[in-house]
Amino acid sequence: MLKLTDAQQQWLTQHQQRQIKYCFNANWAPYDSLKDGKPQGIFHDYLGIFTQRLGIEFVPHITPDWTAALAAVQRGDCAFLVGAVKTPEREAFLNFTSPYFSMYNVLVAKPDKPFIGSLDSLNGKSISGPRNGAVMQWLAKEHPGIKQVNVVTGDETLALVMEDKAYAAVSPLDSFVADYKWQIHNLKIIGKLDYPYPISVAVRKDQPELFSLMEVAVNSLGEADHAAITRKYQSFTVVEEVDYRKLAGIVAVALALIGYLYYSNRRLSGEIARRQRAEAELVHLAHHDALTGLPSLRMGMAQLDAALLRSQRTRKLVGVLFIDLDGFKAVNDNWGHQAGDALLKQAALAIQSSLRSSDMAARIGGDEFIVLLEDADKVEDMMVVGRKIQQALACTFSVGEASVQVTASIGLAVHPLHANDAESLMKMADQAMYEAKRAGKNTVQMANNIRQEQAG
Ligand SMILES: Nc1nc2c(ncn2[C@@H]2O[C@H](COP(=O)(O)OP(=O)(O)OP(=O)(O)O)[C@@H](O)[C@H]2O)c(=O)[nH]1
Repeated sequence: MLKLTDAQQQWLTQHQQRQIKYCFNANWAPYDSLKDGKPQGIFHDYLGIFTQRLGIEFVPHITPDWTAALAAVQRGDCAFLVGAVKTPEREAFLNFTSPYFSMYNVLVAKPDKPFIGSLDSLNGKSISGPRNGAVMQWLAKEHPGIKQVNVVTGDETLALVMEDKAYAAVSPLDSFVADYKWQIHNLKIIGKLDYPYPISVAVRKDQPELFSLMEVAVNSLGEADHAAITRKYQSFTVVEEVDYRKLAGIVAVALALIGYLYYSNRRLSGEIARRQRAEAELVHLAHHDALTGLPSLRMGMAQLDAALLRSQRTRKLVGVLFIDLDGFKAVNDNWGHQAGDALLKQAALAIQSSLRSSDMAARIGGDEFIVLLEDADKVEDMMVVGRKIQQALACTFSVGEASVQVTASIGLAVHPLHANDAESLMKMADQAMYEAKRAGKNTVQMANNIRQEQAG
């Protein structure tokens, strides 16, 4: 129950039967959008919570874009906006509740564009983004050297980048992840905007009672409310390594819990915590190798991208060790696939035990692993890690009844010596690993000192 003052309670009682309008931007997925003519999205889900807690019926006044939504609330076509950022201009006619949601904006461009360390490197270039968007106003103020092409919808922003009429586009991270179209066109994230984008409910100044109730409703939001909405819109892809039987088991358990919740709200909070754990396990499975528990190739590549982005700022080396076991096939052939699996698990542990906490190992398939090194000052230090892993793997492993021995061939490629982007760096490390195999296996080989881009 919400704690309300007598005045708020009285206002609520008077307005409970009336319909209060909010202005809704139909083209801002995943925050606001229409499905079969009905509002949906992250902000709409928050409004659902406010509706339930306040007991007021809110009706959408649908507008085609953000500029129109802003103009409509200013005109008085509606009483409030569910999600808006506080700016001095808007404060002339709107009151803003405490922020309840943070949006992160990224810059998105064609794949041939380099990652940027500082926004200053975009001076003189054109960036497309939402007209009347608070983020564009911030950009104009903080980075006046960047040219702006302001458009109305996310689709138009995308089209400008695709047609080379803008160098990059500003996009909320959630939209980039949710919007399939970005991926069709193979755009990539080249940087982020360090602009805190705190979202509040914005209520017209002539509705002070409604504003004070919205503030109470916003303050009533708890961890579980945010987590339920974030989870609903969190996008992840199930990778090949997922153990489907386990996955089906988890889904069945989650469904059973949902049924239980339906019939027993007395133990509501305990059940929500259990569901969260099941969901977290699903997300974990999607990003990790089911056999060894190590991060998957997909996760490894994402971490490598992030490390390369960081290194633009820190100027530190980023190394990739590409590890392939020698003679692994013979273990499968002589002792069976299960013995092979047991060996892979122990090999993963041996690799991990050779690393510092800042390094990351991933299994990328079969008997191949990569290790990401970010904390070394010299290439020689990375070679030392490679040799340490080589030694850790060159021991006798017990797999079931058998004792087996393998060795490892390891390739090392280092940014910025050998390549600048994640894919080329992986390719160089892979090639170096093959060199190690050719040289007789059980050795660590550094990539040739020729950059991948130049080598073609
Ligand atoms: N047990 C098990 N085997 C796998 C798995 N994934 C791939 N393999 C097998 O691993 C073997 C890898 O082949 P290779 O790397 O060519 O074998 P290798 O004997 O290590 O050869 P070199 O690398 O040239 O030394 C293949 O026989 C695959 O069938 C797995 O998850 N479990």
